[in-house]
Amino acid sequence: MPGKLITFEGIDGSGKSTMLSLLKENKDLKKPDDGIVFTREPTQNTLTGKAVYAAIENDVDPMAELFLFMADHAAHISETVRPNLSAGKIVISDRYSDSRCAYQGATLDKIIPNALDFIKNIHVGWTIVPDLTFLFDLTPEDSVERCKNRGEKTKFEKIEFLTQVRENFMTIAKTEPGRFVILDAKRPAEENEKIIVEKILSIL
Ligand SMILES: Nc1ncnc2c1ncn2[C@@H]1O[C@H](COP(=O)(O)OP(=O)(O)O)[C@@H](O)[C@H]1O
Ligand SMILES: Cc1cn([C@H]2C[C@H](O)[C@@H](COP(=O)(O)OP(=O)(O)O)O2)c(=O)[nH]c1=O
Repeated sequence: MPGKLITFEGIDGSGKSTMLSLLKENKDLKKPDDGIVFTREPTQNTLTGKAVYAAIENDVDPMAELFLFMADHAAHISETVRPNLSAGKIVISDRYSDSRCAYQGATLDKIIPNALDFIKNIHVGWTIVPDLTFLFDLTPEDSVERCKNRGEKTKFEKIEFLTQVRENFMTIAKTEPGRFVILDAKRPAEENEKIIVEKILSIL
């Protein structure tokens, strides 16, 4: 693929959206024909994205929920990720496959054996693996504290659940150290921004 795919991952409230807003304004990344496309999962205002949000606002069977997220991922790849990478663009996604492995790896834990590996495996052969992934690491306690001030809550914003999700993210990062940059999400956003911009420029 001629372009580059960069993903941002981490538990709720770890600062991904804040960082992406900073990056959109970052002068060093704003060269005239860089062609950066910002996107996200779950996708917004799409049939599959709406199905995902309906599922996470309700009690849906966890396996059914996984496959709704998978359907949204497939649509995201075919409609946004692949066409832009083929056109040589840099695609930056707020959440991507690792969120599925980490979150649904936790919702499906004790329901199916080796949930995290199962989810990883159902991506193989058709997904597009990111060139680079920034993982914002935050304690679940800090996450819940930060999310307190946000309007809508998801069923995922609970300390015990987020502890497992955080562990899953770390497990995935350890198996692919070349792809991951782990950031301390408690540091000032501007400090992390510097690290991120340097790293992105180094792979272009
Ligand atoms: N580096 C940081 N230090 C302290 N607070 C932060 C930092 N980054 C983001 N926040 C705050 O934490 C909250 C959640 O951030 P947000 O970017 O929405 O997280 P996410 O997109 O990962 O869910 C917001 O109130 C935001 O202002
Ligand atoms: C992409 C994805 C998100 N999620 C979860 C993470 C969030 O709690 C929720 C909604 O995602 P999002 O709207 O990105 O929430 P936030 O802005 O708090 O990061 O869906 C999964 O469980 N699996 C997935 O594959």
